[in-house]
Amino acid sequence: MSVSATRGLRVESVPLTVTPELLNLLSVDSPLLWWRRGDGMVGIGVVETLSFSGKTRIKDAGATWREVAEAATVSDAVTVAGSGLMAFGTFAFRSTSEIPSVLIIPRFVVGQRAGVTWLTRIGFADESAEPLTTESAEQILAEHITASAQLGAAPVVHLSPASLSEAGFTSAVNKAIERIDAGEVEKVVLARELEGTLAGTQDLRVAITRLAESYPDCWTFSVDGLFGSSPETLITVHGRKVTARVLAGTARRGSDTATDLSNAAELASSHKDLDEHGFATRSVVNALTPYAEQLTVSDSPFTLKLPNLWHLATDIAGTLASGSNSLDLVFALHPTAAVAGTPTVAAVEVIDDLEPFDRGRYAGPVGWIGADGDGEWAIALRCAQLTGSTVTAYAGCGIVSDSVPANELVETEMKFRPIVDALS
Ligand SMILES: C=C(O[C@H]1C=CC=C(C(=O)O)[C@@H]1O)C(=O)O
Repeated sequence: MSVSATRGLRVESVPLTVTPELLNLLSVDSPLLWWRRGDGMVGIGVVETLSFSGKTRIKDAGATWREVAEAATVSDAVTVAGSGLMAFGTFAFRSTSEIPSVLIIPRFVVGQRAGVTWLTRIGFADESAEPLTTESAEQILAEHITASAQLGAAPVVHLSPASLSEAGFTSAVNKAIERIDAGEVEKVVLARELEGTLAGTQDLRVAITRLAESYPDCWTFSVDGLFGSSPETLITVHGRKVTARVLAGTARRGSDTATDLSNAAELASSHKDLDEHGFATRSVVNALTPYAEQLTVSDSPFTLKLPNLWHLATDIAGTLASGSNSLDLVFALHPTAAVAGTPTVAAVEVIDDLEPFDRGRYAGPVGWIGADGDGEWAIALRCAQLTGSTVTAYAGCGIVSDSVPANELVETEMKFRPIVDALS
């Protein structure tokens, strides 16, 4: 059993009268962040890191989290999504990954949502502490700001192909198309990785802030060295309200308005992209059906504009069946056809055969869970993992029968853009 469940946590959240810029509060060592459109949460310090691996990693995390939440005493004077007990989480894409999946329970959280700012303090129930007040919370915040290291140099990381060259990737795409044409799978998502080195003087916080500022409509995250800005919501659960946003199908942005709109229109009517998208949407709807009632799915995919590209998108909403929490849904959904393919098991086998590297947490779920099981989870895309001083960035593409290998390579370049720019 985790220390947090055995000893029991004492959790207090109070509103703040000040509204600090969350991105200025990132810790220099292993920053913890979940952020979109100015709202989000920054974690400061760590109470416990819960680690999971193997096939049951998401289920185990869900079970452990229930124990931690049941053993916690929570005093929440804020009651918005994310206040009270919470943990940041990131899960490996594959059960065989060398990289652990983790839930990180922070010592403090500073959060902002819909105009409310709060601070949460998490400690063990057997430690003595004065009750948290707005005044003492603002003192804690002021001390953190004073103690925070000055921003270091902006990172300049040269990222280049590691285990898979560009030619190796297009050849893998060709092989994937052969396996699709042989009837083994209908769609498979193939990725490649780029690697570089972060110098000791370079500050990851600068890169994370750039991502948040450049991609305000995406989920910008930083959890255990995994950082990025993902446009794809795997699942959000707020009370009984469940939402997901499926993305699959990509086009480049145009250099002028007319080309830009024509690229979007072409994407919206491309059979190849609509096929690719259909697999992804159906996989999410099928996985959610046992867990959610009254599922609504937008009639046809819409084009979602991001600073670096266009995507085909479908929004899904529903009502959570009782007894489930956000990690149950994450377990049911992962991996969707947007990051694995269709049918899932066969597609993952093709990925194992054709990708000569461990995806780690790329394409896995990243987000947070609260004491009541509510949470927000994205698919970790447009991201990189910092391990020691090594930065590994990832990007992939859905391959269907009429995919063109050279175009898929270009698509990965577009998808690397957020990370490449943040590290340049
Ligand atoms: C696998 C990735 O993107 C997925 C999400 C949106 C569009 C996709 C596509 O068009 O291929 C991918 O399914 C990635 O960014 O690495």
